[in-house]
Order: sequence, then C-alpha cells, then structure tokens
Amino acid sequence: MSLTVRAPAKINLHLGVGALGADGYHPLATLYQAVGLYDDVTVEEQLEWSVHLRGDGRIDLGEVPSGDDNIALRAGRALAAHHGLDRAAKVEIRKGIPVAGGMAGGSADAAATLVALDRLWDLQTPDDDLLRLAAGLGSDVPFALVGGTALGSGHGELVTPVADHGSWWWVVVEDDAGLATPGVYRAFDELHAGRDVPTPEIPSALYDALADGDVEQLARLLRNDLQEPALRLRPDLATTFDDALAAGAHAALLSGSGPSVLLLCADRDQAEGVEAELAERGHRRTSVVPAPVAGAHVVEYV
Ligand SMILES: C[C@](O)(CO)[C@H](O)COP(=O)(O)OP(=O)(O)OC[C@H]1O[C@@H](n2ccc(N)nc2=O)[C@H](O)[C@@H]1O
Ligand SMILES: Nc1ncnc2c1ncn2[C@@H]1O[C@H](COP(=O)(O)OP(=O)(O)OP(=O)(O)O)[C@@H](O)[C@H]1O
Repeated sequence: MSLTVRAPAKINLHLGVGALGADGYHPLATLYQAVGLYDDVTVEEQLEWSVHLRGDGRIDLGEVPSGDDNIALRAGRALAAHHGLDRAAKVEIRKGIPVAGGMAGGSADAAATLVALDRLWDLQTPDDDLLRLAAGLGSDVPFALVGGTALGSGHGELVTPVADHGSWWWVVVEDDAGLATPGVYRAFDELHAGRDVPTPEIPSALYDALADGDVEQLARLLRNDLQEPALRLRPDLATTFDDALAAGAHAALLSGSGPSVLLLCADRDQAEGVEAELAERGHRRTSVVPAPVAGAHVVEYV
C-alpha cells in the first residue's frame, strides 16, 4: 500500500526580522501564504528507511541529500520515535518546488511525510503533536502543514491562520543558483551590527488588504527584511527586480531568504502577460501560481 501527500511552497508577504537571540534564531513577525507550487511525497512501508528523489526536469535536484540528512527522512523517524514505533518506510519525493529557493521546499517535504506516515500507519496523531514535531524539524515546517495564509511568530514556527479573501496570482522567477538561509540571516546581522533592531510587527493595514482582497494595497505593503541582505550577497538579483517592474507587475518581492523573486499580479491574465515579457528579457525559469492554497493533504491512497 502506498500513500501520497501534496504540500505547497510558501512565500512571506511580510517578513519582519528582529535581533539575533541567544538561541541562534531571529524573532520573526511574518505573514505566510501558501502558493500553487508543490512537492508530492509518496510513502510505502519497508524494513529500512530510504529516500528517492524525482524531478520533472525543471528542478535541479543536485543539492538535495539522498540519505539520512534529507529532512523528509528526519520527519519520518521523528514521527516513528514519537509513537515508540520500530517501523520504517520508503519515501519518494517528486519535487516541483525550487531547491534552496527561499520557498521552503524541504519544509514542505517534511510536513508531507509527517501527514503521509500518520495516515499510512493510522496513528491519529493529534494536530498539536504534529505541529510540535514539525517545529522541531524547521521553522517553516508547521506552516506547510497548515497552508492558506497565516501569521508566523516565535522563530516562524508558531502559526495562526489569518482571514484572506483575495484570489491572488504571482509569477515566481526562479534562479539558477540557490542561497543558503543561514548565510542570509548572517548578512542581516552584519547589516545591522551596532544598530538597534526593532521588535518586528505586522502592520494592521496588511490584514485589511488581505481581508478586502485589495491587490494595490497589498502591493504597497509587501516587505521582506531579508531582501537587502540577500541583495548584498547577490547584487545581480537587482536586474530581476527591474525587469519585473518593467514587465508590468504590481510589485516585486524577494521570496523568504531568496533567491526566488515574486511578482504580484492583478489576475491570471496579467500574470501570464508578465511571464511572457520576462521570457523576452531572458528569464525562462518562471511559473504562474495562485494563492492561497491548502496545506499538506492526501492526494492518493493505493
Ligand atoms: C527565511 C524563512 O524561510 C522565512 O520564513 C525562515 O526563517 C527559514 O526557515 P527554515 O529554513 O525552516 O529555518 P530553520 O531550519 O529553522 O533554521 C535554519 C537556520 O536559519 C536561521 N534562522 C532561522 C529562522 C529564524 N527565525 N532565525 C534564524 O536565524 C538560523 O541560523 C537557523 O540555524
Ligand atoms: N527534502 C529536501 N528538499 C530540499 N532540500 C533539502 C531536503 N532535505 C534537506 N535539504 C537541504 O536543505 C537545503 C535547503 O532546502 P530548501 O529547498 O528547503 O531551501 P529553501 O526553500 O531556501 O528553504 P527555506 O525557505 O525554508 O529557508 C538544501 O540545499 C538541501 O541541502
């Protein structure tokens, strides 16, 4: 018997970052939104743990570990240990989310594996336990379980759903190279050395823009405190921002720790037009995606 769970990529509509804490993490105030790029994780009971990666030709799988370091395997083992089970599974990951792109692809795989094994083994793990296991795997993993649009606090792992009545369309511009998240947070620290870093907060107007589905207002309010440090590491990304605005997008925003860039559009037609314009300017690794979409959910049980 095998079971497949689909989990979405995330973006951060607002990523407010506070000063580095003694625990090595930065306090965050972030608004997550799940977007329509997905990884599918299929699990099947086996005697030994193993992970198998599949791409669609579009995604570069080069950086993804195929052994015990893979976050999906760590998730599977954590769930088994939580229930005191001596069971194992083969975990197959079909990647649609860019690797090290700032869209939490690994986190999606971890969330999908938790849900898939919970259902395959009929463990009926309470949601609070799944969320706690998810938080132990990575700051972005709990949101991949929940999906939709949500406030993230703590170091991003405390997730509260937020009213979002918009039907949003984004163009995702992928990059050929990845950016490692810890390096971008370090660049943030260097940029703010010797300065006071205010406690991060979500502006109340952003909740209104989401509740009203107001694209122009949302475009004005998008903000990512990791954008400047990421651009210090990758100054060439400025061209993507210039091209995005020239192509007619409402706004351009770095996705999480980058290097993917997100272009907010009024509707699907505009997003496809912007994508075509970008192709003319040499940006060929792009996708048009809707948001918000569901968190990790079962798509097949055979
Ligand atoms: C950039 C974001 O994607 C925005 O949602 C996240 O903050 C990163 O989440 P993630 O990749 O799940 O991060 P984790 O695996 O928890 O942490 C990786 C590393 O990122 C840094 N990190 C992460 C989260 C946070 N609030 N402060 C940090 O400084 C730490 O150096 C940590 O060792
Ligand atoms: N299942 C996995 N998929 C992708 N990367 C993985 C996985 N397991 C471990 N990794 C490691 O984690 C690194 C970051 O992966 P990921 O694709 O989640 O980056 P990201 O989208 O930038 O993350 P985030 O936005 O959460 O910071 C990869 O470079 C890889 O070494």
